[in-house]
Amino acid sequence: MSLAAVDIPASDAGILPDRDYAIRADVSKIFYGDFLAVRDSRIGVEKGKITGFIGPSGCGKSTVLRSLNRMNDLIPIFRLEGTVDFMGQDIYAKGVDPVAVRRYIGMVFQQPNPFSMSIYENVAFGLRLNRFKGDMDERVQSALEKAGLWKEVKDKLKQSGLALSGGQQQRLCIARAIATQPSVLLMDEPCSALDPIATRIVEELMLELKQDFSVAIVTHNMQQAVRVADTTAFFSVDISQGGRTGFLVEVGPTKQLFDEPREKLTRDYVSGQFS
Ligand SMILES: Nc1ncnc2c1ncn2[C@@H]1O[C@H](COP(=O)(O)OP(=O)(O)OP(=O)(O)O)[C@@H](O)[C@H]1O
Repeated sequence: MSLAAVDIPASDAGILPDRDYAIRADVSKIFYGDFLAVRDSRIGVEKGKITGFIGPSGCGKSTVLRSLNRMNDLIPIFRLEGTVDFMGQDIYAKGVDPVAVRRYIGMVFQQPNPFSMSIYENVAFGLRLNRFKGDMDERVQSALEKAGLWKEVKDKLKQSGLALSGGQQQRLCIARAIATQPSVLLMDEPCSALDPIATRIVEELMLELKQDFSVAIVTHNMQQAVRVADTTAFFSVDISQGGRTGFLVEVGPTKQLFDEPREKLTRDYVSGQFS
């Protein structure tokens, strides 16, 4: 698989524990204009696992997540120093097409954002964009099944996606994201706009999705990280230089990060003593 017309040499991230990663990011600095938003964050998305990003507001969780599929390129003042290695290729290398990157690394956002079109067309959207030539009906059904929505919508595929409930809309967005069969699914607080029942359904879905995809999720909710994440990364904010710069404090198996964190900053945060 190539992300560009010419093959790009593999970057040598070589920085994370010896695990099987779909993505290995070595983020030295991320700027919005002159503002240093994130520094020194080496983070991996393990294959077939869920990696959770937690930390206080403004620590850069979403910024780092969105850097993993070049979604931040849409912000003109965004600038990244570092590498994001995806299956042996640095997605920020010259010649890489960000649209191709997003075909392999899909994204689900905080607010369910179905397009103003039918349920069917929402799911088919990315496939049409990628000039999919196969059996569209079969692919749409399969994506809706994987998103746990097929039984609820199979008799109303021509109805607007906007007519669904919030939780159903989010599962529709998940179906849309997985229809193109990406390798990685990035989820930016996917449950924060949902009620507790819809949240639980989406959490159960995530646990099923990791059989087919490598997942990274930003969450404000520490209990959610405990419930779904195999590995958790804790970010904090450095105010020592007068700014507010996010950085990765530690990453580890979720149980260890919550029960026996290595760093005091993590311990204070997970025990609720962070201010
Ligand atoms: N488009 C942008 N332009 C300028 N600054 C931005 C932009 N997006 C984020 N920032 C800044 O970057 C920093 C990190 O923001 P980010 O949203 O990544 O943090 P977060 O940890 O996800 O926060 P939250 O939990 O509140 O969503 C913040 O100081 C934020 O104000």
